[in-house]
Amino acid sequence: MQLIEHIDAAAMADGLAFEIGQAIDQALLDRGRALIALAGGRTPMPAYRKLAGQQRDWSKVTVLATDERWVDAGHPLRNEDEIVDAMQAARGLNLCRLVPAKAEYPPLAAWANQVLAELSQPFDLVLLGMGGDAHTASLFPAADGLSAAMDLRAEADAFVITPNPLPPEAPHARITLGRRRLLNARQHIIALSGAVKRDVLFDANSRQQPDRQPISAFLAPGLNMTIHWSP
Ligand SMILES: O=C1O[C@H](COP(=O)(O)O)[C@@H](O)[C@H](O)[C@H]1O
Repeated sequence: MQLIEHIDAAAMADGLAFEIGQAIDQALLDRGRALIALAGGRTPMPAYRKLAGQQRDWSKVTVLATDERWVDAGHPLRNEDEIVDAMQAARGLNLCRLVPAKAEYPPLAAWANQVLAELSQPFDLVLLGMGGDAHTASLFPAADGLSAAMDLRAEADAFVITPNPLPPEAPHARITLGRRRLLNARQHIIALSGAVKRDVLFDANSRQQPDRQPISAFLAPGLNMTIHWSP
């Protein structure tokens, strides 16, 4: 695990875009296609905008969100729409959605599992974010559905998660990739900002209690992992 401390958010966006771009280009060279899973939320969006400005054949690249809120397409809290919006310049980029355009209740993971079954290869890169409560993707501590999603023997790739309590900034059920599927990648990045989140990350790393601090499931030794941080 390597921690890169950037001087500010703009430098982190540059560093992240560079590392994501390298992973994509290596995959295109080795396999002719690239499959990447990207965090939603605010932190990585400037990096996605920079990434989209890089020249490559984007039609050979498929992206999906690590997790999605159970809201209709076009809703301002939809991670996939934010990613697509940030990556507009990447003409031809393929996006696979985890939630149908009309997100009718109750939330179901069947759609996402079908999508993921058709993308059975390991990810070339998984980029994770982290919340101040140590959630990553939508693996929220104490959430309904967390233990199934964290179970490495689970057959499903995607799970319904209902954070408990619902975060006020995004009070919705979620679909998240499970721990097993998120770990199945050639390379991992965690992107986070702020002193508080850095302390949470260090704490999670030392305690290693994935049920209480789900990010720690991705801090185990042996992963090809880079952590990008900015103040
Ligand atoms: O809810 C979510 O939060 C995390 C962190 O987001 P940020 O806004 O604090 O950067 C994000 O990684 C995840 O994809 C998202 O659904």
